Amino acid sequence: MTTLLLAAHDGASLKDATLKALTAALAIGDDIHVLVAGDGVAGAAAEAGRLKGVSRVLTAEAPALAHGLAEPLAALVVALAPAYAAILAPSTSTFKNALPRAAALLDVMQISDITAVLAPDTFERPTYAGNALITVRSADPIRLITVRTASFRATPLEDRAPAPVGAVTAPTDFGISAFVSDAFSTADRPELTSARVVVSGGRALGSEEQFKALLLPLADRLGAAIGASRAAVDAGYAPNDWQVGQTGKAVSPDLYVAVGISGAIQHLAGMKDAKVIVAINKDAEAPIFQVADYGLVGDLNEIVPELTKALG
Ligand SMILES: Cc1cc2nc3c(=O)[nH]c(=O)nc-3n(C[C@H](O)[C@H](O)[C@H](O)COP(=O)(O)OP(=O)(O)OC[C@H]3O[C@@H](n4cnc5c(N)ncnc54)[C@H](O)[C@@H]3O)c2cc1C
Repeated sequence: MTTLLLAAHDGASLKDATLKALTAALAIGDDIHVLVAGDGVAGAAAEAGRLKGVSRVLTAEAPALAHGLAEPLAALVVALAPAYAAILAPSTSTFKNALPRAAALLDVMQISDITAVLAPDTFERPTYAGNALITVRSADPIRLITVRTASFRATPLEDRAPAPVGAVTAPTDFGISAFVSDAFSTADRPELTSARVVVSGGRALGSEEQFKALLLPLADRLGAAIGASRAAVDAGYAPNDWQVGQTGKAVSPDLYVAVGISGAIQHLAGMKDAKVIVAINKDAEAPIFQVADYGLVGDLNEIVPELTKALG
């Protein structure tokens, strides 16, 4: 039976998260419809038609869908659900908000944050803050799934005749939630969740000034995004949207440099899938060294400037 993939997009084009969730959808079945919901989605819908395995693109356009409000998006998913055995979406904040509501309305279970597809009805997902993996088999008639995109490679757009695009009826505005405003942080740096290199700082940086003074030059040399532990964020050394971990962002860069971070399981939950992990910590027993490929035991106030200098 056909799978429905919910697209993350900015109206003009698809987000990388969609191409990664597609890889999970293809592991379930090779007949895929894509739903592009929003207000002004022609560009993203045209791209969706060139995704591998996609036989149909559905567009739903309405002002109520413009900002991913959970109530109209969930209602849309519920209306479309009977035609599908599985509905997948990347684990973005929008879909993590909308899909469990749709699951509740359909009286099926929500399967969150899958990291592997073992069979069309069987999935692997992390639990206990990423400290264990569980295998979930669903007997529900419709499976609602969010995909941890850090665990899947992107399936690129194909150079092919695009799949047909057709509009579906958008839900009415329920009037129970309304978009007020959003604010984007602007930075010259790569975006944290898709960066190839991430330099992260912990509580040991000691102050916002020191965090910036030590980590920004190192990140500049490496072309890296900057991350932080929750302790560093809570202490005000780094902004909230830099937090990596269970209650922050999940990252899987080629290189992750952890500076003055102890390696609590809640932090590891967000970065242990990095290909190469470098840890700088003065405590040789710090748990971060259990996942590190390279460990530097010493004072970060000496090591980081030396490393930055050596990188020229
Ligand atoms: C429900 C829940 C959710 C959570 N979610 C997250 C999350 O998403 N992300 C997250 O990061 N945490 C999260 N936490 C918090 C987590 O448990 C840890 O408290 C936090 O990660 C610790 O941050 P840290 O490693 O920066 O600080 P610390 O644990 O205090 O570690 C500081 C490290 O710096 C080292 N150090 C000190 N001075 C120096 C120096 N001069 N040079 C080199 N090394 C030095 C120390 O040896 C130590 O290992 C969560 C906790 C809970 C309960």
